[in-house]
Amino acid sequence: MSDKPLPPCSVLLLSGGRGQRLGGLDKGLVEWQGRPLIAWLHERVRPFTDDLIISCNRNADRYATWADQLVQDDSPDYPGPLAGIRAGLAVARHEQVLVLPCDAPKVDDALINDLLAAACDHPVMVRQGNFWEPLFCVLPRAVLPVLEAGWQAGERSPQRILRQLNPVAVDCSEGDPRLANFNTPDLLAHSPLKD
Ligand SMILES: Nc1nc2c(ncn2[C@@H]2O[C@H](COP(=O)(O)OP(=O)(O)OP(=O)(O)O)[C@@H](O)[C@H]2O)c(=O)[nH]1
Repeated sequence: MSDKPLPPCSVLLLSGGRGQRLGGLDKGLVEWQGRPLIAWLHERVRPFTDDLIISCNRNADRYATWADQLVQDDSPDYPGPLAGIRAGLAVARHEQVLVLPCDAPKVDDALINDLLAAACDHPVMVRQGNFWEPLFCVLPRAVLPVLEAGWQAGERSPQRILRQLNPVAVDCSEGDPRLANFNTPDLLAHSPLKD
């Protein structure tokens, strides 16, 4: 971990998914270890930001407890995470925006530090081996016009569009438990608090 002061940042938690693997439940509100997933993420990122944005698709009133700002998809048809990223960047109060999925409660301070310490005028993204993880990233707000142009042209993949912007990698080992997504009933029921 570097001693360099971290830049002020907004944090965008993506919680607007369809939750098909959970039988259609609103994933951020599903409990793991006795608390909603979004509550775990809130606790993790709160010390890093005074601008916590949650991107949701339904149940906005329930998410309000954990957010400084809420953004809702402009369509109820689950347009995908890139929709949430666009909406979040558009309201972010800081130049750098840490983006995380709502179902990764094992993200830790060290990983957040590494991502924010690398913040620059390119996206910073976690990479596992050759695989980039577009939903664990720090985005400068200035990439919004590129995302908008891509969206208007029909692009829906955050990974494809962010890869075009010469991202900086934060390398993690394959299977790094901090990146685990708890997106099935089995994982939620059987993943322990400590690995
Ligand atoms: N705002 C927004 N976020 C989304 C949308 N779809 C997925 N996400 C978020 O993107 C992240 C990755 O989503 P996935 O796990 O691929 O999809 P999911 O809909 O949550 O779950 P499955 O339906 O089981 O695949 C999660 O944090 C989701 O909440 C969407 O349509 N809008």
